[in-house]
Order: sequence, then structure tokens, then C-alpha cells
Amino acid sequence: MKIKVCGNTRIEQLKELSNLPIDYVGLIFYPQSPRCVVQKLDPNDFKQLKMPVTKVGVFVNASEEEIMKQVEDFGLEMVQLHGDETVSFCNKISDQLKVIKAFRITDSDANVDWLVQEYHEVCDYFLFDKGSAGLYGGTGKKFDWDLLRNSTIKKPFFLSGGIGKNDVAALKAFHHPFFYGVDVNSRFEISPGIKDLKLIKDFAEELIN
Ligand SMILES: O=C(O)c1ccccc1N[C@@H]1O[C@H](COP(=O)(O)O)[C@@H](O)[C@H]1O
Repeated sequence: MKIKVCGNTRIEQLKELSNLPIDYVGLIFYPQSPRCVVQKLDPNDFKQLKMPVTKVGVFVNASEEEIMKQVEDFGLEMVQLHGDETVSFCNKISDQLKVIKAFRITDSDANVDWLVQEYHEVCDYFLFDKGSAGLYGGTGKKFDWDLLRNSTIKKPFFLSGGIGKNDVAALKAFHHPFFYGVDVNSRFEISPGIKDLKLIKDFAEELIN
């Protein structure tokens, strides 16, 4: 199972994350997020950081120009589109680099297949997060994973939304042919953007062993 650690803002912490058994690190470029990395992290420091993990930028309804500028400045290898991006917008971005399309699931989303069906051809991964009024992500809350169990999704996907240290057993018990990884964020923080590295290490080791 792949592990993505999102919402990083400190170069020292990113260096330390390189030594943990994780696969992706995420930086958030959404100005309204308390984890927004702009002006907190020097783009060059991050770009020059050699890491054995994939560097992901998280955007919410940003323009193509804005995304590609940050991709260049920060040396991002992949983007996570976490807003209301259309199929054609995802297609345009995925012509240039790998895309994770995030879907925010609410209790009324009984048919997840319907929600994602048009996006299968225009991204590389799906990510499922909890939908919450007025917030695009980082809610610290879970959605009902049962909504995915019988879905016919055919794209590798990340589970996300409120995943914390006590969820290892539930994650190991969750099965779907395209379940690819987990994305963790606010449940592993000391404060927004400042990660608890010991908590992440213990979680990652328990999850992969
Ligand atoms: O973390 C944020 O502030 C954020 C803001 C806007 C879009 C996405 C954001 N984070 C993403 O939210 C999910 C779940 O986070 P949590 O575990 O519930 O805190 C995760 O995919 C982050 O990439």
C-alpha cells in the first residue's frame, strides 16, 4: 500500500520524511488553506531536494498557468486536483504531467461510479476525500468507505480524509482491486503544516508490515 503525506511546509521535515517508508509528499497551493506552502517554503530549496519519493502539488480550481508555474518553480512531479476541475481541464493538465483527481464524497453520494466515470481517461489516479460544506480538504473527517467497496472503479485510488494512527487495522481490512494507497494529513500534525514525524513513522511502519 502506497503512502502519501500531505500538507508539508518545512524543508527540515521534508528532509526527514525522505528517510521514512513513504512514497509521496504533498505541498498545498490553495491560498485559503492553513497549510498553503506559498511563502513558507523556498521553491528552490524544495526543487533541489533529492528525495526517493514523488513530489505532489495540491491545487483547488487553479488556472493552468498557475499550476504550471508552481510545477516549474517547485519541481513538482505530479499534481492533485482537489477542486471542481472539469474533465477537459484534467485532460489538459494530464497531457503535461501525472494527475491525481480528488473527489469529495458526501453522504448523498450513493453512486461513486457515476461521479467518477467521465474522469477515467483524463487522470492517472483517483483520490477520495470527505466532502464538507465550505471546505475543499483537510477536514480531518472520514467518509463512509463502504460507498467504494462495491464500486466498479478501474483507476488506482487513494483513500483520504481524516485518516489517523488508529486506522491501520481498518485500512488493512479494506479491499478493492484498485485500492492503491492512503493520503494522510491533518491527523498527523502538531499544528497546521507542521507534521508529527514520529507519529508518521510509527503509522507507516505498522501499515506496511
Ligand atoms: O489540507 C488542506 O488544508 C487542504 C485544503 C484544500 C484542499 C486539500 C487539502 N488537503 C487534502 O485533504 C485531504 C484530507 O486531509 P485530512 O486527512 O482530512 O486532513 C488530503 O488528501 C489532503 O491532500
